[in-house]
Amino acid sequence: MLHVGIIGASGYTGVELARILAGHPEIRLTAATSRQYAGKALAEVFPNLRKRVDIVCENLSVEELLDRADFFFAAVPHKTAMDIVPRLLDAGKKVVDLSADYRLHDAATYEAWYQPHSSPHLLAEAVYGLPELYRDRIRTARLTANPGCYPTSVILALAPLLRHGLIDPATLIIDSKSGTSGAGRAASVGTLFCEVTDGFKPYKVGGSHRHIPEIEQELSLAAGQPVTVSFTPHLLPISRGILSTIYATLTEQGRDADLHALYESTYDAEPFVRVLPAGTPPATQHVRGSNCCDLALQKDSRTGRLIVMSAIDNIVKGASGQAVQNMNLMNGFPETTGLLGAPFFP
Ligand SMILES: NC(=O)C1=CN([C@@H]2O[C@H](COP(=O)(O)OP(=O)(O)OC[C@H]3O[C@@H](n4cnc5c(N)ncnc54)[C@H](OP(=O)(O)O)[C@@H]3O)[C@@H](O)[C@H]2O)C=CC1
Ligand SMILES: CC(=O)N[C@@H](CCC(=O)OP(=O)(O)O)C(=O)O
Repeated sequence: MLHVGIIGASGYTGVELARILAGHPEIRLTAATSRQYAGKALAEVFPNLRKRVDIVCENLSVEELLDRADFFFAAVPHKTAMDIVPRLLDAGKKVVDLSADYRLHDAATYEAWYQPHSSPHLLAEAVYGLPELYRDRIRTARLTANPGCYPTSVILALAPLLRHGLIDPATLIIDSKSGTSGAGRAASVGTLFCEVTDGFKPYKVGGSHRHIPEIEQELSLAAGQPVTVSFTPHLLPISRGILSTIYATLTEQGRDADLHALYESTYDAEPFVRVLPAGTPPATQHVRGSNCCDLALQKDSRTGRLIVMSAIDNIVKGASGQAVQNMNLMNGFPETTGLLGAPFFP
């Protein structure tokens, strides 16, 4: 049994990790940290976990955590994980970090979008935790940087097209919509019921969202040339789900290609990526609660553009489910262990 700790167990990704791990036969949850709920059972904080998760939240220092588990999920805010992760690695632990702190390979880019990095030497070692792209490297990683939720939905949608030169990489327009759990559980005016319900709005318009460098890093690697994108996130009045609608101009080769067949062959063996039949758009309701990413493509022959659509559950494939997928790979467990539950519907 692998002994596992969740650092930041009282956040939305933390509780989702605990929920998924409750059905995982190869692990035992031996530590769950929270400062504000220290001393309370996690199942008292989150009643959905009653009779499924039997652990008490503790406010443990990194040093105290070392004796408690061999594998850790860091589910704390970005800019905070970098204070914790290096000390876990130094003690020989393996880590999946759900924050953005180790996702960017270039320290200057991280520092331009976040803050000075206190362990830039780990950026070269950390593996970007998108199994569909980096499975073999994740298997041997000590530190996996779990992707952001929007980047997961976008990169899975675009990588095959860029790899094969089927769209013009200078023409990418990404319109993504997220449920409010993407903003985390900490109280903020922007996610109050009255601010979100019965409405729909963009935010961080004009290239200021911090997922842009992460999306551009991975799309550039897929294209083999620098890619810049227009990315506009929107806040949906739902709790879970991301739907990305992406527009790109087809190259001549792309106009003639059978893109649906390309996607089917690219993702055929992937347990969590589902390419939908032509004419069937994806929906957040059809991936909710699951580690699935649903993809669909539609050529618009009138404009010469392609429309790619992608739906995930932001807390599962966009965070905790993907993190467990990475843990499975890093520990030699079957990759799908604990993750094969079908989406909830309705
Ligand atoms: N929500 C989502 O859809 C996604 C989130 N992520 C990333 O995952 C990470 C966690 O996100 P999420 O669960 O939504 O966030 P929440 O705000 O819901 O939870 C954050 C957790 O971290 C703990 N925490 C906060 N500050 C500190 C600190 N300084 N030291 C130690 N613990 C701290 C909190 O507990 P307490 O205050 O009690 O200690 C809480 O358990 C973030 O980096 C986020 O960017 C990634 C993809 C998607
Ligand atoms: C709706 C909402 O607020 N979403 C968050 C993204 C959450 C996420 O996945 O981002 P990180 O993992 O990089 O923190 C945002 O726009 O900042």
